[in-house]
Amino acid sequence: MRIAVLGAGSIGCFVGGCWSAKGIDTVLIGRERIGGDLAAHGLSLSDYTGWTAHPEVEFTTDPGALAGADVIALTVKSAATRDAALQIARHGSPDALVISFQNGISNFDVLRDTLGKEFEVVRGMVPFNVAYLGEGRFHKGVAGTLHAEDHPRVRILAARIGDGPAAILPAAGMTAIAWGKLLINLNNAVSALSGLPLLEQLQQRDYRRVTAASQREGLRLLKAAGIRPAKVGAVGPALLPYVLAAPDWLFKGVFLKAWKIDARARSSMADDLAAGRRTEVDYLNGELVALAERIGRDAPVNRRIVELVRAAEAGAKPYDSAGLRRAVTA
Ligand SMILES: NC(=O)C1=CN([C@@H]2O[C@H](COP(=O)(O)OP(=O)(O)OC[C@H]3O[C@@H](n4cnc5c(N)ncnc54)[C@H](OP(=O)(O)O)[C@@H]3O)[C@@H](O)[C@H]2O)C=CC1
Ligand SMILES: CC(C)(CO)C(=O)C(=O)O
Repeated sequence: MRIAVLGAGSIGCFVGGCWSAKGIDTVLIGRERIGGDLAAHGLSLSDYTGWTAHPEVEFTTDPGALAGADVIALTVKSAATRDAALQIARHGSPDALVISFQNGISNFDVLRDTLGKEFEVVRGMVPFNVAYLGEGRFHKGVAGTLHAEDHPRVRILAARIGDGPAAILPAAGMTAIAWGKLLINLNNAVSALSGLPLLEQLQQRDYRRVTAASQREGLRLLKAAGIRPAKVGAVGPALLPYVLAAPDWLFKGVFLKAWKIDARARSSMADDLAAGRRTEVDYLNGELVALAERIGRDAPVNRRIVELVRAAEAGAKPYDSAGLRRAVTA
């Protein structure tokens, strides 16, 4: 089985590197910048348990390498989905199974609609954070197992990968899982607006209260729209806002310990802001704003958060926790 990872950034290099380390024929397709780092330093992988690996990887900037892949793992940011799908349509084999490991909901529709009926496309889900530490070093800073729609080829791939930091769990009901993951990803904007690593941000209750408010609004909208998000991780969707808004002694003493988030983990949106890139906020909080519009409701908390992230993309400074709470809930 040959795997092509399209979008060799934080997630793509980590999972593709882990699969190469397992002896699976994997090619990473990405940009010159990462290719240069890998050529100069090689690929170094690590995780929160102290696990490390230095696999040899095949890297290219040529989308022509999609040809001949049996599985194409899509790991570009949401806004890059359409262009990536056009490359898959042009170079990929229609026999290939395309798995989107992206966050978000409607980006998957863009992928499926652009590829049309000729390609089989399924959802995947990444529950953990990968930080790029520079010089070819990628670090998984949060516990969790990749999920992908239960499909015969996903099962074969999952069996070939076996265990390890990029193991895949074949799962039914991936759309519900994607909505459950979106509720968790509502913290991405808060983490990005805080300018702090994930652990430091989550240690401050006012930041968590903002996330909880956006989750509460999200849960109300999903219920009104008849969408049932699945449980992703240890806490079910309905309990998420209660857990996030819990007092520090409870949150830090129980939940933060169980989640195994290390000091190097950052949300992918914080990475985008730090690098001066456009974020995925339209595909996360913005997804709820769009849903509210479709069902004739409003989403004031998430709409405000989208505005603040837009301002941050344009250069606005990070917020302290009380300041962000005021800015969102005022
Ligand atoms: N990072 C994380 O910890 C997590 C990320 N995710 C999700 O995974 C997805 C990927 O995120 P992440 O890995 O952080 O993103 P990155 O930006 O780190 O990686 C994507 C890479 O793909 C490159 N790229 C974009 N389009 C193409 C293309 N057509 N051909 C080749 N390369 C391309 C990008 O280059 P350029 O920027 O120059 O376009 C970038 O280097 C997102 O949807 C994210 O939400 C989910 C869970 C955790
Ligand atoms: C794992 C998590 C939730 C970390 O914030 C994430 O999905 C991301 O960074 O995009």
